Amino acid sequence: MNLSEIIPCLPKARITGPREGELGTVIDDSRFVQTGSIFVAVKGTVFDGHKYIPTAIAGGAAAIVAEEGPIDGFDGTWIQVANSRDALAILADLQAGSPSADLNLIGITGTNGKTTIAFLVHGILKQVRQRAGMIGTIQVDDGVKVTTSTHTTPGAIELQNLLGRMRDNGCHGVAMEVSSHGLEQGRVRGLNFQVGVFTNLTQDHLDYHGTMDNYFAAKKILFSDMAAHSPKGVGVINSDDRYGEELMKDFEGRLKLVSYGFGSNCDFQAGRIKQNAKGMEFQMEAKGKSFLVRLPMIGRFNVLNALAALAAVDAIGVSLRDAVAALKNVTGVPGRLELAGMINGAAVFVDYAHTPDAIQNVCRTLRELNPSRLITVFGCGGSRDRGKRAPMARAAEKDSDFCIVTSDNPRDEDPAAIIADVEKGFVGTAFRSVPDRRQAIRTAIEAAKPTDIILIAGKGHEDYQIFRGERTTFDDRVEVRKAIEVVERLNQKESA
Ligand SMILES: CC(=O)N[C@H]1[C@@H](OP(=O)(O)OP(=O)(O)OC[C@H]2O[C@@H](n3ccc(=O)[nH]c3=O)[C@H](O)[C@@H]2O)O[C@H](CO)[C@@H](O)[C@@H]1O[C@H](C)C(=O)N[C@@H](C)C(=O)N[C@H](CCC(=O)O)C(=O)O
Ligand SMILES: Nc1ncnc2c1ncn2[C@@H]1O[C@H](COP(=O)(O)OP(=O)(O)OP(=O)(O)O)[C@@H](O)[C@H]1O
Ligand SMILES: N[C@H](CCC[C@H](N)C(=O)O)C(=O)O
Ligand SMILES: [Mg+2]
Repeated sequence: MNLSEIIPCLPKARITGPREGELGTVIDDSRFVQTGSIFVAVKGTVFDGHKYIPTAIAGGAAAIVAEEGPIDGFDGTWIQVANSRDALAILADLQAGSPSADLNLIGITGTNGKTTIAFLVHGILKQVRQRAGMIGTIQVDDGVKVTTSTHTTPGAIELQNLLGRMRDNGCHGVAMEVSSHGLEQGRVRGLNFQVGVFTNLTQDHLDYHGTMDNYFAAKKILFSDMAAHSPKGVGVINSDDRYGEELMKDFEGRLKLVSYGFGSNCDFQAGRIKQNAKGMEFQMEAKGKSFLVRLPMIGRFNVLNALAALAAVDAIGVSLRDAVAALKNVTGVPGRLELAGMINGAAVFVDYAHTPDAIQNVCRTLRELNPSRLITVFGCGGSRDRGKRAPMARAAEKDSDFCIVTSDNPRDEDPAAIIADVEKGFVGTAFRSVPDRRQAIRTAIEAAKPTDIILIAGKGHEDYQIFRGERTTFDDRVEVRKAIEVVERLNQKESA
């Protein structure tokens, strides 16, 4: 990029030094600076990038973008801005050639359901329009290659580069999860979203946002940015959710809005749900027509996720008939109500529920399958929202016959202290704590009797456990299969 292209994009910046000249790539991490780089100093949650400016200069940075004034002795270009995160987003977009302008970008936000909706949208688009991109918690698909994600919403540079690859690979649409951290930190600033989906808002991430009001304010950024920059954008909103209802009121007249839910006045409305262990069907009323929707997933909340996906693809011009036809062929989402195995005639499900609302929904869904008993194994993440621990216990015990509390990424906390926080939430006594997750899974599987259901909640697709900054390999689905093998062998020995 040339400085003469960059400078007009930051009209309020104070420039010192050369205003012309070819530069290298934009980077916000001093550890990756190369000769000619444009280093953007960002004040983060852990570090202040401004402290690393000397390292960036020593590494060869030719331009510095910072919220502070120039440091002595630097002969490159100093670009002083009011907000470095905004500048980073603008420069990342410029560097990638504004790819979001050429893509049908569908952003999905809310506490729960983002990954599921992203998979549904992506699954529909791939069938109807061949090439589609996806960005989210589990994986990134650039239209050609699928890779494992590190974040739900990547940082601005990685994100723009990814969108650039999607555009070059001929993706017709992109399903993208937009986290509240991503919105708050400006990772998606300046993107041209055609559609913004809002799923719901319930307690999570209060360690970061502090209050539900701040958390909601972060989610709203997706829609206020759309109202300001994407005049043709459509907000697809779950109006059964009280925060969704508030969003509808807030953005009426500022954004085209489409509501979805079970409520009778929703634009995309679902009813008459029939469910068995393999999937469900329901009747959807939308655009003056009635559709029979079949979905190879279970749970009332997945009806909402399907409605959101259908409303989102409709908003980018996909025929609803084609989308409904495609939906019945989508594959399940890894680690979301995934049937991990059977033991003694009992089904063992792995799910990613890690909030009070999610765990309540999943337990209720499994209870609707009429098991003799529902045994729920779960834990709570360490160094994250502590306030959700006791409510998760309360939510889990409502529809479970027995709960086993265990560890789920204790991070920098003492696993016993996390478990003690969880235990405070139980009203009854039908629980026990087994801190070692492998042992907890084994305990549940040993207890299984025919027609019981066992739920292992919280880690879903994750293939690791984080203890004190160290990641060790751990996958609930693998552990379930191993425990089943051991228990079956023991059963065979006993019966021999
Ligand atoms: C709390 C948080 O969200 N942190 C994220 C954030 O970091 P940050 O901006 O606060 O940066 P920082 O680490 O304080 O550093 C500040 C600046 O100094 C720079 N630096 C730092 C060190 C150095 O030697 N040199 C240097 O230049 C850094 O590159 C950065 O630009 O931005 C970084 C880049 O985008 C992220 O990698 C980082 O994710 C951390 C690792 C993380 O765990 N984030 C989680 C909580 C998260 O973002 N989760 C959401 C999903 C939540 C959900 O499920 O809904 C997600 O979108 O993934
Ligand atoms: N629409 C929904 N409403 C409430 N709970 C849901 C909904 N969809 C999924 N869930 C529950 O929440 C869990 C997480 O779902 P999903 O991964 O789709 O959400 P997410 O928003 O991407 O979460 P994260 O922010 O952690 O990535 C699921 O395993 C399920 O238990
Ligand atoms: N995206 C969620 C993941 C939580 C998953 C759970 N396994 C945990 O580690 O708490 C978060 O960052 O809070
Ligand atoms: Mg997700």
